[in-house]
Amino acid sequence: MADIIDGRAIAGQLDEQTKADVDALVAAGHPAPGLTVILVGNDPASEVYVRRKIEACERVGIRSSEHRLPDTITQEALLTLIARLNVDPEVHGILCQVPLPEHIDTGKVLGAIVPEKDVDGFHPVNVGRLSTGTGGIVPCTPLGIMKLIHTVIDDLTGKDVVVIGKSNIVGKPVANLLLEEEATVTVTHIHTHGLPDIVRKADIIVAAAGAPRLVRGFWVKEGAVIIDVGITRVPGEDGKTKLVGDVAFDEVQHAKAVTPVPGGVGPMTIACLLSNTVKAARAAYGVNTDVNSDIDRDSGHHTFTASGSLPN
Ligand SMILES: Nc1nc2c(c(=O)[nH]1)N[C@@H](CN(C=O)c1ccc(C(=O)N[C@@H](CCC(=O)O)C(=O)O)cc1)CN2
Repeated sequence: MADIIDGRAIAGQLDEQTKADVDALVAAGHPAPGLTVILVGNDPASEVYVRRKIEACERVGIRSSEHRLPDTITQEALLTLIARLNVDPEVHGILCQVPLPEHIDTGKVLGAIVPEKDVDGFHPVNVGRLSTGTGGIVPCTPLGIMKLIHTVIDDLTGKDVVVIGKSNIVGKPVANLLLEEEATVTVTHIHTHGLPDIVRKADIIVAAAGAPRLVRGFWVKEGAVIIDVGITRVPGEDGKTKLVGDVAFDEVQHAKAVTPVPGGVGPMTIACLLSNTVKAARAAYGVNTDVNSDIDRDSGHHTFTASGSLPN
């Protein structure tokens, strides 16, 4: 029987650490870290995620504020709001929930958040720093995935990892994090030829294609570790909807360990957002900011270099 990697429990432990970090900042006389969430439109899933983020902030003592904007908002108005938040000293983290409505240029909006407050790690500066191993803020889902993998495997050197999905939010950044830890990474996607044969070689599978039950049991090598990032809502037998991952969970009992959906990667995304916010606040306060440091592997967080220059 495969072990279940309990994302809720691991996220809970991370939240305890984050709460302790917040308490320490406050005890040292600093205001509690502040996170601002921007939600445009009424996408039901986004509403759920934003609500969970705000509730999670309350649990750990992070101050949060919300900007709920109609889907008719202009891009210019959104950029004006972000420009104001960028210079607000009470705001340490800004996140804009995606997807955004079609008339808005998502890249332009995410790129308008100053990198130091970009707690989602989506700004091109943070993306570039991650891909060059030179610091910055790491996107929440990939950071959570790394923490989940490390509950099962300590040293990733030489491990064969197959990532399914090449999104900017998950596939590409997680591939970079894995490479930083000397894993051998193959990035694939739903158009990759011979996907089952490629996946069958993997010691670790990160399934992030957004395709329900794509990864079947016969794709999985005995003893592999499976991280299922997919969350798709499908009709259930009882007439209600249910959440399904990218992995046929019932067929992979020969794996070493697998994350469930729900209760695997999802809760880690929110826990990592909180820890990224505290780290952004610590950097703003000048607390324990390790200038020119490389990846802090325990946290997966990269710090900014003082000069902003990139090493060779
Ligand atoms: N600005 C951002 N937008 C989006 C991100 C992101 O990291 N930043 N990621 C996703 C959505 N997301 C966070 O925003 C997210 C997805 C899933 C979960 C989660 O806890 N899922 C639960 C199930 C939830 C349910 O019942 O529907 C689970 O897997 O157990 C949290 C956050 C896209 N947008």
